[in-house]
Amino acid sequence: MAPSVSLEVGSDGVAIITLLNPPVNALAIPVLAGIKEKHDEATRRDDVKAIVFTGHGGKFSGGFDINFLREVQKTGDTSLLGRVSIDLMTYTIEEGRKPSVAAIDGLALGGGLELAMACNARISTPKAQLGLPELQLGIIPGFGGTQRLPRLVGLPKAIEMMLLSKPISAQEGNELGLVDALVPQAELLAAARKMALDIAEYRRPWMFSLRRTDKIEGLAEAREILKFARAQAKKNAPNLSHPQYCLDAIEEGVVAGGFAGSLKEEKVFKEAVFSDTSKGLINVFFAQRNTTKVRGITDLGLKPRPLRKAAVVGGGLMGSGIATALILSNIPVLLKEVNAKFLEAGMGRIRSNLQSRVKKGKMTEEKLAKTLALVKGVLDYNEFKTVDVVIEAVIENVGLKQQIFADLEKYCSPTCVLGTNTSTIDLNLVGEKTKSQDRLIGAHFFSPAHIMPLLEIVRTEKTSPQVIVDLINLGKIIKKTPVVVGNCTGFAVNRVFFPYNMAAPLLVDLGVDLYRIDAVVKAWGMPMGPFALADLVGFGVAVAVGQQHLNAHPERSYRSLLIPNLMKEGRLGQANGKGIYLYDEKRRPKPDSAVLKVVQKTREEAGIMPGGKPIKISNEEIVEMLFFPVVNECARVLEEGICSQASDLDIATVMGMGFPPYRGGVVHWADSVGIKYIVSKLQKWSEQYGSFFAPCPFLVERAASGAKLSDPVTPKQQSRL
Ligand SMILES: C[C@H](O)CC(=O)SCCNC(=O)CCNC(=O)[C@H](O)C(C)(C)COP(=O)(O)OP(=O)(O)OC[C@H]1O[C@@H](n2cnc3c(N)ncnc32)[C@H](O)[C@@H]1OP(=O)(O)O
Repeated sequence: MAPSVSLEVGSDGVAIITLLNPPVNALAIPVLAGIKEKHDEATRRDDVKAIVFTGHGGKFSGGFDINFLREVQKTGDTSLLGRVSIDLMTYTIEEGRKPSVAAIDGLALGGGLELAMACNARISTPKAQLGLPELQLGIIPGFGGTQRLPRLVGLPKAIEMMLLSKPISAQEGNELGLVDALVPQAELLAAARKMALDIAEYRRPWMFSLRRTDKIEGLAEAREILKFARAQAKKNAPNLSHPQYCLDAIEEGVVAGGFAGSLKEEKVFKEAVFSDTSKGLINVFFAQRNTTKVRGITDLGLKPRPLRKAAVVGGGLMGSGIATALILSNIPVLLKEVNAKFLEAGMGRIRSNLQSRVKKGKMTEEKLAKTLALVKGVLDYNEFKTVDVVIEAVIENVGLKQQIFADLEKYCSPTCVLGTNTSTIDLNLVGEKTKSQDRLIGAHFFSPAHIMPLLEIVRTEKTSPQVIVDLINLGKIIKKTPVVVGNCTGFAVNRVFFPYNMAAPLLVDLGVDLYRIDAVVKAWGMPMGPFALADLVGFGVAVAVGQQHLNAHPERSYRSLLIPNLMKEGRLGQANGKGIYLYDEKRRPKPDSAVLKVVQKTREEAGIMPGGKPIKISNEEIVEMLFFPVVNECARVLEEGICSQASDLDIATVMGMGFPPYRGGVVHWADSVGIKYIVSKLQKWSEQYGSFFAPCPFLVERAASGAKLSDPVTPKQQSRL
């Protein structure tokens, strides 16, 4: 359906202007042009007294068209953005000769809410969501939102809504004065018509949000509020400038008035659109929505089969987390354990997962009881015939897993999806003792499974498209982002993460301080450094996972003795309070001089410092030496078809390894840094420090041809699948 705007004039003299651009009535350029054209027509016509704006299909508008923003970013041409805020929102609509009312159902986000705020009144259904989430895209509101929202709800609430990109309910909007009235959906248009006529005929005040001052705090108080907000934004997002720019625009409006503020906003908005931050965040926005579009799978017209009941085998940390995620989405679960003691422990973990939600005010005790009642503990497979999907989450033992899947094949229905949460073992090995390999699929959750947003779905050559579609659907139901990947050691996330975990101790062996590495990486935007992460994961797991990669790819692995040497000293990570850091009872980390002695010994054993002296390296180069090997592995993953689209790797790295979303994911970031540059650095380091850094032929080829890493891989270029 092509984007359009319609005008319908009733016998009461009210013109209804309807936005139509499914699925969210985004304000694409033709829609904005249509609004202007229809508004002009309504203004001209003598039979129109007042105007009502509404959206087609139960949604007002999801805001400015983000597809268009991305196109504009590619051209670099600011003029494409026009002067919507001043010309359309202010001069045409707010200051128009005929009053306008926004009739809001469903979403009014970003430019959608800004259009509503430019109207002279707003009326909404109770289910509407109102928000200015532009900052999540690395931009600031650009259609007057930084000026009108504070004038309608006061500075503190407006700043909170913008900085957190968090929408509010219609109910709250009504209490705050953002919405003038709430009415049931069936009465929305009739009530909006009446409100518009009341304004036109002076039975109701004709309000101009941009001119209001009654809700804005006095100058001194406003400055204090803004100062506090600036400090909070700096603390929460030290690498981001756009929250500060948003506050600049708000401040200008407070000091110099709404119109001056709008001019400042327009300037800042246009600059922000072209920032790397916005390019990265918009890439993540689309990449996240693309993960469920899998070529050759989701385009076959298959419908997901009903998911009425699930089973989880193993009630350990992962199994109980997976069961928690399922029951939180109202899916009944059978939790299977081998004995009563383990079962009780598993059920206890699920309860405590739910209790922590109660403590945070996210769940009532009553809801906890209802949710917990959805899980039933069992010690055998007798009831498994009733489930639509099983997820096995026992320890990483091939024999045990093979036995479990052989049993599942006997007890489950022949259509049941057989999922395994293995993070390392080849799926073909797991399914070796079953005949149902078309139903076998990896459902790799990240710990804690009920919180982490990613679900890595691993398919083999034999997994049927229907089973993949079913698991994508399960991911959506439990509100995870599903990424479909191929079968290999480490799948996609752990596979591209392993060079990072090997590069960090390699740098230490070259003489770089390990606490410095952590600090540099954290300042660059990772949630924590590689060594703090090793402490969190635990040294036992870190060594076991590292070994898998060493076995699979010895030619490009670096075998560091740092962690084994620390283990010899009785250090295990956070688990025993002694890892690379020392931890107090509140788990606060402190560097430890005893670790430096182990580092010294490890360096001597490694003997790779050039001329026996520590290398001199800038912070920038530390980041490059850690992440360029990741880019290299991403290239292999793409060439092999483990990920069928580069954007999946961006999501996998952002959601699975904590790569900063405002850098857009590893592949997007690599393209912004430049593949040629990355290859030249990898070549230099491989000559200096060995084959760990050697760029793969696919990456070298892309650099030579001037292609981007994110460009599609042709079947000819693909070496597998
Ligand atoms: C000048 C202005 O100040 C600038 C702006 O207005 S910038 C835009 C501000 N608005 C936003 O940030 C809202 C972004 N959208 C969202 O948060 C969510 O999509 C939503 C809450 C609207 C709907 O969520 P949900 O129902 O889960 O559906 P979701 O899958 O996200 O979106 C449905 C489709 O609409 C598209 N879409 C959503 N908002 C869009 C927008 N503003 N522009 C273009 N497309 C949009 C999505 O890309 C998706 O497309 P697809 O089906 O082809 O993948």
